[in-house]
Amino acid sequence: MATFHTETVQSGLALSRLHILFHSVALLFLYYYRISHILLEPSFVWIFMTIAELIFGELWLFKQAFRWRPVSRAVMPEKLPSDGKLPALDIFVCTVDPEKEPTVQVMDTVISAIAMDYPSNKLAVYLSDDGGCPVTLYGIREASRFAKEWVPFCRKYGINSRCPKAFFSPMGEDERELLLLRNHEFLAEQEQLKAKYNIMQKNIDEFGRDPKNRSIVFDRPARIEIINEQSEIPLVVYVSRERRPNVPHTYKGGALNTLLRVSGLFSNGPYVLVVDCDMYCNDPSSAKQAMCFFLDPETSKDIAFVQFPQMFHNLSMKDIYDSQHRHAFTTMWQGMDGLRGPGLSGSGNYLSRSALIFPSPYEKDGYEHNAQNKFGNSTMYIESLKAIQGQQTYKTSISRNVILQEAEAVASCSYEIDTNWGNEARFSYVILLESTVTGYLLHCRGWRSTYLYPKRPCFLGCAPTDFMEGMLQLVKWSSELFLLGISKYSPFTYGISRIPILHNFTFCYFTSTCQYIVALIVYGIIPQVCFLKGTPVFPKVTEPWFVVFAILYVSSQSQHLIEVLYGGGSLGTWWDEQRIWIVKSIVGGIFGSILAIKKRFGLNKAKFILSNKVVAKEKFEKYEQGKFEFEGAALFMSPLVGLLIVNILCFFGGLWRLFNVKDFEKMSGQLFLLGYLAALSYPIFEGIITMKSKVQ
Ligand SMILES: O=c1ccn([C@@H]2O[C@H](COP(=O)(O)OP(=O)(O)O[C@H]3O[C@H](CO)[C@@H](O)[C@H](O)[C@H]3O)[C@@H](O)[C@H]2O)c(=O)[nH]1
Ligand SMILES: [Mn+2]
Repeated sequence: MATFHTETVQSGLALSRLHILFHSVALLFLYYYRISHILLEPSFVWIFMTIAELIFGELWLFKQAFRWRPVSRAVMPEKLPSDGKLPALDIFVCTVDPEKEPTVQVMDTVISAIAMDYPSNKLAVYLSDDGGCPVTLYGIREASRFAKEWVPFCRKYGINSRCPKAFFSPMGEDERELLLLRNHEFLAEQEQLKAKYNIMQKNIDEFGRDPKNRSIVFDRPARIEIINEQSEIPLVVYVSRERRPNVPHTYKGGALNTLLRVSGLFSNGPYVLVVDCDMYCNDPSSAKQAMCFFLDPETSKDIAFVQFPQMFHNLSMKDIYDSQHRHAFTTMWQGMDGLRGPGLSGSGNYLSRSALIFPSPYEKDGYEHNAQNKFGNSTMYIESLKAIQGQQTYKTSISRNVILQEAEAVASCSYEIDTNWGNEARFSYVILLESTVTGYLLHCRGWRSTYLYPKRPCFLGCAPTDFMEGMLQLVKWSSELFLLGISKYSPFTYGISRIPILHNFTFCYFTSTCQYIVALIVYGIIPQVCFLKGTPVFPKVTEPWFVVFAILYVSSQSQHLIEVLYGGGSLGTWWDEQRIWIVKSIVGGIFGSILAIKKRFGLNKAKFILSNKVVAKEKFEKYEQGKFEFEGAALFMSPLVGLLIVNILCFFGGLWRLFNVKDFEKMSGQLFLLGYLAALSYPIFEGIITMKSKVQ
């Protein structure tokens, strides 16, 4: 039994496994029907339909791994050892571009990290500035100054919303009012802090007004600065690694690896929290919650990371684009958690430094041999690894200036050349989704992970609420996952011998989602054209075989419906998710695989598309109303529009034919499919029409 946490296997397990069996049998019937038909009278239409259904079946099968043993977890931080006995923790925040990531917003994240409920002398906050922008350095100085007053204030009143922006916004109103009732001095203090916060924001904005201060410097030396080292608040360090036009930049993975080394020299906390610059800490107790796994005698040995869900503060009730990724952060991650643990999502994850450093949970001395080849030539950094391994306590008697100098050396862009950094080790650069691949490779090396989904979201970020931004992010993800699938680390070849089969299925699923596009194009064209021509592609409604198709449709739809309702969603969510799933599978599938193939053949340079965290007001309003807004996304929409037109034309043309010929029996399967798609895509149609009228 674990001491600090509990695991609950979700109810209805037997039922859902029975359903898996039932659905599989139905699938086998369908394949039997198709293949025996093809053998009797071969036709292209049937061959294509069969291929599509095989793909749907394959991906469905992989997906069942997520349903095999979903668990949810609870923690008991009150049982943890006293503050004095807690291990040190380093927090990494990454940012690049003040244009897309407003500095004030980044500083909210930094302040919320500094204000984490954790002993100050055990906490260090590192901000990586990949843009090398003066405004970011200026911003963190201001933020650290403000934090010196903000942190004591939060501690005094036991405030939960420690991101100042959130606290002073309507979101923090309940908490403010409660505190007001309890304390007389609170009001005055709060007003004072609010004024100081406003001044901080104003200063940063003013400083950033000069374009010179907020533009990215592409050619620059490393710059590391200790922003705060007084003990009332945690250590705060600004890190801008060296960047040269002719040396690969390695993006966020590179930034994290640099932080790993730099922080190793300064604070060397055995645990590390990574947050994106827009993902502020919404619950100061998340660190202690995570420690419940790392410090538990039973689970401490092989847990590499504790993942919290990525949740967002800027979603509307309807969330038509499913920007929250509901399915991923509820069903999928909890399903993986019951196997060997969720994937790494890149933000809101606590990692164990030793998992990143050592080859496996059972082989913790990998650094001793060939240390320089593996870790680069900084002996000071290699020394720091001994502390992680528990061989000796790390000496901090070296003078600050010497450490600073060494830190700049390990933050140089040539440091990793001819070393292990970024391959399978530390944060990996195998694909641009450093988080996904790093988590996957950790699992390949035998580490576990764990997922915690508490009631109060621990981290809140900014999701793309603009269709175009969402699609850019989607294409980035699909193309990179596709590349992982065909790389030497593919779950089909590499993972299969290293990860237990069911868990590996989940990774197979992630890297195969581009395949949906083939199935969707077939299902979006063939039944339609055949409907127009009067050729049936499904069995007659009176034939027993029709039941097989009907069962499969109802079975998968009700599986989805139950999942949505179970997670507190509504019928509307269920309906809307089907639409956006098709849209995303088509856009992600086509543009993701094209981009992946181009990258694979070197036609397209690998480039990290940074998500924009500022949304135009007008677009946001439309999103809030639950209306599709395709502005700027004409290219991404084109295949979808094509399929939509085919569907509509064939639907009405076919109906005309149907009423004349009256062969309902033969055509009812297709009639249903086309009608369903037409109803589902109606809001998209609306979006396209309003987009057109604006252009004119
Ligand atoms: O060269 C770069 C590019 C990005 N970033 C930072 O990386 C984070 C994530 O970038 P973003 O554009 O917001 O990516 P998203 O697609 O929104 O993020 C998801 O996908 C990424 C790729 O896997 C993960 O890194 C993120 O944690 C995850 O939230 C941000 O803080 C950026 O500032 C850098 O530090 N250096
Ligand atoms: Mn993001």
